[in-house]
Amino acid sequence: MDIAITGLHRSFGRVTALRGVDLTVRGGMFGLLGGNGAGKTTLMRIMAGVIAPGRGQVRIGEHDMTTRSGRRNVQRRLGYVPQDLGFYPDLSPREFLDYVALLKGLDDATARRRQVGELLDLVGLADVAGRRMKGFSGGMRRRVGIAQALLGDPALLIVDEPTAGLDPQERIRFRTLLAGLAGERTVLLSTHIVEDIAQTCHDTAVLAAGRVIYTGSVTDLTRTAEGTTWQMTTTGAPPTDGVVVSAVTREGGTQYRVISQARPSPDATSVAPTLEDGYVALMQRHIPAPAA
Ligand SMILES: Nc1ncnc2c1ncn2[C@@H]1O[C@H](COP(=O)(O)OP(=O)(O)OP(=O)(O)O)[C@@H](O)[C@H]1O
Repeated sequence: MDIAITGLHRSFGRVTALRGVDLTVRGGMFGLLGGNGAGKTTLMRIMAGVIAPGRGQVRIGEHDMTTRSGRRNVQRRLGYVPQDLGFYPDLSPREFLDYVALLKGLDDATARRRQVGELLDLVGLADVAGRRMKGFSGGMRRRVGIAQALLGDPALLIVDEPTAGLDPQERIRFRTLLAGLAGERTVLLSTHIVEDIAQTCHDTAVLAAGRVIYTGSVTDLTRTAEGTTWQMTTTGAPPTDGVVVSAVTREGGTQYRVISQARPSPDATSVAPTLEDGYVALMQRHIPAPAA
């Protein structure tokens, strides 16, 4: 399901969340990156049909999201995993999924049971399918969230900050699960965690202050920091030019990784950038550093 957005604005009272967003998404797994308050959740909620767009055009497949009927049609065809999915702690995942399936109009009890069973297997919750969700970990809850979103086999899956708060192993398992779902459907993943995008997405967009400041391949975003990523070790003061991405203290001093247009010190060496470096370089270009 392709997504085409042009000139999208959205405000909440005096707060402008989106200021003229243009974005095209075509199949596969697509990452949406941005800092706190950049507008990711607002954009995702508009795409999921939860809130209406303000000004601009939003088309999902053949549906026009500026109309109520367009939003309703898309809601039936997509799976949405919001940041905070409300749970019923006294229900088991099987009961919860059965309930959501009923809400989604899966009336045939046999087909519903079969689909719920298959999804519990897919997300790795079959062993705890009958246990109350009250004691579930963050990762288990998110698996339930994905399973409920996949009921009805949607062509578009929208997932908002799925790995926030998960431990590293669970995060890796979870993003691998998401990547596996992107075969025939479009999976839109919003996150602050650059590494999750680096490991799962071919294409990405970066939002800052309600605007898309980058859209294209992950590789090209990484290249944004080519020639401006430096490494240096010093026992003295930290580098003052550019942005320090990492600082690791060792026996011979502290090793800094720095994004800077100019070589931050005579003994700094130029190194190959990662996606995180590319993201920092992009942000540096668009959002000027605060005055010292
Ligand atoms: N319902 C709302 N009422 C008022 N302001 C809102 C509402 N929803 C979002 N905003 C504001 O719009 C801006 C964008 O918020 P949004 O939640 O879309 O950003 P985000 O990129 O998802 O941030 P985060 O990563 O912190 O979740 C923020 O300034 C936020 O306070």
